[in-house]
Amino acid sequence: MTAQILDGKATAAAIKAELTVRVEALKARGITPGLGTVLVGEDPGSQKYVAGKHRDCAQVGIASIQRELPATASQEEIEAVVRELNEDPACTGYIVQLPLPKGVDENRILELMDPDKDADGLHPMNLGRLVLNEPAPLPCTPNGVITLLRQYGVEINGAEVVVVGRGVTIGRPMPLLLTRRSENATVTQCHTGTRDLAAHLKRADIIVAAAGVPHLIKPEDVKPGVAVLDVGVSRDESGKIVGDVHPGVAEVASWISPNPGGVGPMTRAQLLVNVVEAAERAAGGHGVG
Ligand SMILES: Nc1nc(=O)c2c([nH]1)NC[C@@H]1CN(c3ccc(C(=O)N[C@@H](CCC(=O)O)C(=O)O)cc3)C=[N+]21
Repeated sequence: MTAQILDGKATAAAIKAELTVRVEALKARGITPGLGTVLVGEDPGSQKYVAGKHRDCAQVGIASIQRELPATASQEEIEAVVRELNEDPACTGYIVQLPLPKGVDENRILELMDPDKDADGLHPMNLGRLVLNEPAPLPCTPNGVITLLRQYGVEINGAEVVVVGRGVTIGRPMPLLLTRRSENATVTQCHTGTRDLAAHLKRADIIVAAAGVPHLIKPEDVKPGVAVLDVGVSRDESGKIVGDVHPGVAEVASWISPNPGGVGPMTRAQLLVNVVEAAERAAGGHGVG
């Protein structure tokens, strides 16, 4: 028996179809949501992701505002673009593509963003709101993981979840989402300092693998029936994506997210959700808030 595929591509397409309707409703009220992206440098991976985000925007009717800076851009030059987007009424939400070049203070850039325009949910104010259980734009990848599990009816309530990784975009916020009362999971966070990763993995009902270590999660480490979400993005010599999950895990697990085609498209869909919700909030509420 092989695991059921958690199809992020199909789920993202359904979310985008629903957003298209909401964007039309906003436009009927004279508001066009606009997503800004700030891309610094020429990393081909980052260029590809940002291009994908703008393609998604075009599909659902969201306007695109693209700002590109050379890898040599100074802290001040990047901050000037952030200030400009904060002021631009056409930009209802934006992201600064991470990572920024070495030498740039990433946290200072994030703090400078208008939290009401934070489409990534990574502004310290919004991460703080998440800790305090206040409404806020949610970090896109963790929220995409939750949405994908819900779509396929994977039981989160009471589940033992192991999150592998402690990065700012996934590992750190993921347990905060999973332990909300609406999710009610019990979470163990593993990282490079974890003494016996396999022992933790073996107990998990759900594994969120966001370490960035190719094929870290092996078939013999997981419990039969587990749901495994592969968030890791490494690349082989030919540029092909290699996830954190060994392909053999699909023979033991009950659910598995493919990579590509799993969490990546969900991340992009949740970004659009944040943009539309911010525009709806700015428009004076539309059942969201
Ligand atoms: N401020 C910021 N926000 C981010 O959300 C952000 C970021 N910085 N920096 C980099 C990571 C990475 N990321 C991905 C988004 C979509 C796919 C995606 O759609 N991947 C496709 C395949 C793409 C391919 O084939 O290369 C898939 O999984 O099917 C992947 C990776 C967002 N990130």
